[in-house]
Amino acid sequence: MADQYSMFLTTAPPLRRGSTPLPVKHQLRREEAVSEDCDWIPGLEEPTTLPISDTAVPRDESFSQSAAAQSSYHSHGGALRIVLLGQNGVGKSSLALSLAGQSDRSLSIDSETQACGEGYEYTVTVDDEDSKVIIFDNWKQDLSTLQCDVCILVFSVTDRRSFHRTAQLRLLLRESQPQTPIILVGNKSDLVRSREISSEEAQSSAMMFDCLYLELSASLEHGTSELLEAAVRTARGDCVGPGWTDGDPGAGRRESLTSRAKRFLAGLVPRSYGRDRDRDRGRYREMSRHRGSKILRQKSRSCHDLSAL
Ligand SMILES: Nc1nc2c(ncn2[C@@H]2O[C@H](COP(=O)(O)OP(=O)(O)OP(=O)(O)O)[C@@H](O)[C@H]2O)c(=O)[nH]1
Repeated sequence: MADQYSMFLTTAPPLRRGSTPLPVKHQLRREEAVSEDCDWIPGLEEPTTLPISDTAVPRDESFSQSAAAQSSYHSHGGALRIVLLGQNGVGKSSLALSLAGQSDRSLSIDSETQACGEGYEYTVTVDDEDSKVIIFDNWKQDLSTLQCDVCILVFSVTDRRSFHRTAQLRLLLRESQPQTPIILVGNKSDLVRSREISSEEAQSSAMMFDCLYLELSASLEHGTSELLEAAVRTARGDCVGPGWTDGDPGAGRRESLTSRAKRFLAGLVPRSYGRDRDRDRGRYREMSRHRGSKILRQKSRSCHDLSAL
C-alpha cells in the first residue's frame, strides 16, 4: 500500500497554480466541454502534456507526419506557398483544382511536391504581376512546422463542425505560426438549403481573428478567382484584411482593435435596422416637402402605407 502511494506521488503531475494560463490544447478541450455542438477532433486527443510546439498539433488525415519538403518559399524559387487546411470533406481538393483552373497559365505539377502526391504549381498574374504559386490541399506535416505564405482555412457552410474546426486551427496557427496570414473560406455556398453557418456569423468570426472571409462554391467555381487573387496578394505581403476591398486606399494598413470590435458589434445588429430607419426618415422629409406636414399628422388607416402609422 505504502509502495502504491509513493508510486502515485512520483507519477502525479505537478500542481498548477490557478493563475497560470492553460496550454492552448487544454483551452480547446475546455472550449469543447462548454460547447454543445462542437465535436472534438479525435486527432487532438492524443495523451500528451508537452507544449503545443512540440507535439500538440492536429493529427487527422491531413496532418500525419511526413518527410515532405518544408522549406519556405524562398527555397522554392520564389514561389508563393498557399496551404489549404480544414476538416475532411469540406472541399479542399475541389477548391485546389478550381483555383488551378483560374489562371491563364498552363497547369503543371511541381516535381518536388509531386513526390508527396500533393501540390499544384503554376504561374498566375495578379495586378499585372506574375507570381509562381504552389497550392497544397493536403498538408501532411506537423502543423508547427508549417511554412507557407498564406494559409486558407476552409469550412463548409453546411457543416457547423467544420466551422468550429477552423476556429481550432486558427488558435493552433496563432500559437505556433503567429506570422502566417490566414484567409477564412466558407465553401459549398451553392447548397443554400442546407446552410448551417450564415455569412454574418462567419464574417464576425473572421473579424475577431483579423482575417479576410470569402464565401464561394468550388463546384460552381463561383468566387474562386477572388480567393486566388486575395491569396496571392496576401502572400506577396499586400495586406488583405477583413475590411479590404479592391482598390481600397487603406489596403496594407492594419485596422485597430477598436474599429475591429466596432465592426464586429455592428455585424451583430440586424442589418436592416439602420437602413430602414434612414429610409423612413428620408421618406418623411420627402413627404413633408411635397405634401405638407398637415397630411402626415392624419394617421392613415390604409394597410398599403404602414410607415405613416
Ligand atoms: N455542393 C458542393 N459540393 C462540393 C463543393 N466542393 C466540394 N464538394 C463536394 O464535397 C465532397 C468532398 O470534396 P473534397 O474536395 O474531396 O474535400 P476534401 O476537403 O479535399 O476532403 P478530404 O480529401 O477528405 O480532406 C466531394 O463530393 C465534392 O464534390 C461545393 O462547392 N459545392
